[in-house]
Amino acid sequence: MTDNARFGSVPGALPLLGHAVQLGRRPLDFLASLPAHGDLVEIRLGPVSFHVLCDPDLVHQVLVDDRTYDKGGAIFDLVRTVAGNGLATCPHDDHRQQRRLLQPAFHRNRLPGYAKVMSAEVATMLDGWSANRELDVLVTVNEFAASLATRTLFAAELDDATFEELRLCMHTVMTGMMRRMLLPWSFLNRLPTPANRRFEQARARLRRYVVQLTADYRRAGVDHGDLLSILLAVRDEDGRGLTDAEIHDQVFTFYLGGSETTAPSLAWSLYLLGRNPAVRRRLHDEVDAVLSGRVAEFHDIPRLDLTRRVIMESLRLYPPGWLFTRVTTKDTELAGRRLPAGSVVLYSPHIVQHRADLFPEPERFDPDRWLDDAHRPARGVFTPFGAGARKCIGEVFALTEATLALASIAARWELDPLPGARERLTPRLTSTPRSLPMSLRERTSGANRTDPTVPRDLITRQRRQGIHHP
Ligand code: HEM
Repeated sequence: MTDNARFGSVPGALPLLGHAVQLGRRPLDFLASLPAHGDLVEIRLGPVSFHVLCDPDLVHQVLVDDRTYDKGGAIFDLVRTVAGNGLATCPHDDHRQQRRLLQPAFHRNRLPGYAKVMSAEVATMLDGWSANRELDVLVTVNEFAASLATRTLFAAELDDATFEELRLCMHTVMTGMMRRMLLPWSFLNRLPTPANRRFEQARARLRRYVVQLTADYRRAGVDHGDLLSILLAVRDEDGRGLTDAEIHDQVFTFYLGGSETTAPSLAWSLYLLGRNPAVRRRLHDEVDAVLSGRVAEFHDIPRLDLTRRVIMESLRLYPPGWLFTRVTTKDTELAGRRLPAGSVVLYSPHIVQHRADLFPEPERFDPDRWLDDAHRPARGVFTPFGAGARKCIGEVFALTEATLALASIAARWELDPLPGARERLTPRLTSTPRSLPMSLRERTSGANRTDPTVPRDLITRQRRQGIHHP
């Protein structure tokens, strides 16, 4: 496909704003419309021009050539204002070394330990649900993911007030970053408006927390078995460890990566199941057979096949990371188009994952698309976790978390979208529904509700003392 790739430009750009209004108002519809104009298309956001990849071969070509197409552009510059030079935002020159140092934190032998924390957090979340009531599911899965990200990063217990403040600061920063992306005139961000002040205060507060926690950990010198302990322990070939500033950047990177992506993927899965009762019934059969009403654990995962496919299909329909940029480090050519050094290339998994020629009836929620491993999508077709050297380091962690949470929820609860409730996407750094009001009904069939696998006393102990991974 790459040899014959077509270049096109997209109609409808407004003076000064370009396509920012279309992208801001109906982001997913706008993106899905782009392949009609070419395999590589040009759009404008404010004064900045972007080349958007609409063809899987071009996506693959760009993602695997991270020397020519390096991290950069408005989105990464914004994330850098919070996550500094962490693994997700650092340039190619720093990346190999950082990835080598951090990979042990995601080694598969650590997963059973993380999964224990996940099951305990799922049990805590479900404890807060009571029968026959309405709930904004988005709020509870956001809290769950933020809580899990915090507890896997810092095993040492944070008090509830600190935890809540941390979460609110993160929310303010994420919302501020999205606004800045859509209005990329930096002088506007320096004006002393209330929104800019809130953003700066939240950013400074988050920095203070992390610096304080790092100092506490260094002083105590104890391995808590969490990510912060790993960051403090890593050494390069010359025996050099990470500085406080480097630790700060990685902590933010993992917090952003860990909480802002898994929550929407779980929320969309629940939304899609609510809209598709036939699939939900099959999922209930699966979890009844495997879990009998208890919270899912790591060893259950191989038997939760439909659960896995529901998550894959929801990542296809609603990939949480919906916009990524790359910047060309030298003059190059793509789809027959000359791109001078410094050109911004944009990819969105949403575009290719909604192409009807690649996924028939692309808007239909059909987990059975993923039944046959032999028909795995070709390169560049399914990229919710990216591809190449910069592929998500937390992919298996995230899939484990989503599988344990979704199966445990389905084992005990049936969730229905409230009549009249419609999915509305909030254009933030990740794609998330604006809210997800659902009614909850406790299930009774085939399940022993009084015997959760993760014992209550264990959960209470873990929350009081901090979680210690094996
Ligand atoms: C459903 C959940 C998740 C999704 C959809 C997701 C998606 C992605 C994507 C698309 C990228 C590549 C970005 C690019 O190409 O520019 C990425 C990178 C990354 N993700 Fe995730 N992610 C998820 C969960 C996580 C979790 C749980 C963590 C950490 C605990 C994490 C940490 C990272 C990091 C550190 C990178 C940068 C990797 C590198 O450049 O070497 N992600 N993620």
